[in-house]
Amino acid sequence: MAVVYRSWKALTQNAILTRSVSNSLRLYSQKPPAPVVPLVNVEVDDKSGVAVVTLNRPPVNSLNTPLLTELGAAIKNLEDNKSRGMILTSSSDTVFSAGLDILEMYNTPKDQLSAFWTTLQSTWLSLYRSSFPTVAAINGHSPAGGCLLALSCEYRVMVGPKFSIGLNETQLGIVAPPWFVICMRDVIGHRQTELALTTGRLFSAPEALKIGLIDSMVSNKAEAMAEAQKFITQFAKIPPLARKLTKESVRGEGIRYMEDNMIDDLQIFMDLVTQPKIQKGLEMYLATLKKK
Ligand SMILES: CCCCCCCC/C=C\C=C\CC(=O)SCCNC(=O)CCNC(=O)[C@H](O)C(C)(C)COP(=O)(O)OP(=O)(O)OC[C@H]1O[C@@H](n2cnc3c(N)ncnc32)[C@H](O)[C@@H]1OP(=O)(O)O
Repeated sequence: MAVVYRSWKALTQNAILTRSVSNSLRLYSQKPPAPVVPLVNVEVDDKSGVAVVTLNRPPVNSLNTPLLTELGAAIKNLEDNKSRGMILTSSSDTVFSAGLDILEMYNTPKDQLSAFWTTLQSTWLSLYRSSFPTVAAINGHSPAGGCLLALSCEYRVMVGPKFSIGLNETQLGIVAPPWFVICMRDVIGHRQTELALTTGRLFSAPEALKIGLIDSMVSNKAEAMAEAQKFITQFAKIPPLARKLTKESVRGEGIRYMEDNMIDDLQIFMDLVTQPKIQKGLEMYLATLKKK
């Protein structure tokens, strides 16, 4: 028995030695690890105290769980530091955000699907009810979840005329949840929301301006940033607590909807998205995106 033990021990020690030598050799031959690039960049202007939060997930800033988690953390950080305001924009020249990452909803294990949706819910709520002023500087296309992010800000400046924005869910065979609808309705009104959502219409920037989906159209990102700063500056003289409580009052329906219905909303999402018919639809939509 002792012999067996000794030889087993020798064998394992030998294996450990071999492994550590080969690991070291592998380390020498490996490239240095790629730097971790944040999916969301936050830069706070020293003078104005305004934070520029830039979505940075090439190519199209599709919203997956890690990006939504980073965005939620960034908003919490600004909240904790009593931010003067936030401008939400994109590092891409052509896409603000392509909306929810369809790969997070297609063929996804249930626990991941659930984590994805709850992260979206909580990040959305923290953006929608943030105490500081928020502006979306929409410097590219902004369909579906991208439009939701923009709608959740207090003011929208969009680079035009060639980019589009809207809630196009029905075109994909999915349904915009009630809180998406509330956001849209509060910005463009009941009638326009019904027309826009039932058809899944994407609006060009001039069309969006006409129905009030965006507040202003500019011709480049620099102009968008300047106008966003200007919007936030007007709050310098408004007492922050009065501003925050007023915003919460105006946005009360959306806030209460989410607070009271988080679990039901998750259940409805899970039931809908896991249906074979919806999965097939998402698969076909992904294929058309890839074929372009
Ligand atoms: C009654 C209550 C019911 C409640 C039920 C709740 C159910 C709700 C469920 C879901 C809600 C979802 C909302 C969404 O946000 S769904 C996402 C919708 N998004 C879109 O339709 C936009 C799709 N993308 C585009 O139209 C274009 O990509 C565009 C943004 C215009 C940019 O165009 P372009 O610059 O030409 O880039 P490409 O199209 O070539 O795309 C580059 C690569 O990125 C991939 N891609 C694009 N969009 C997405 C996406 N949203 N998710 C994942 N991947 C995406 C694309 O396939 C290309 O990939 P590759 O390079 O590999 O070919």
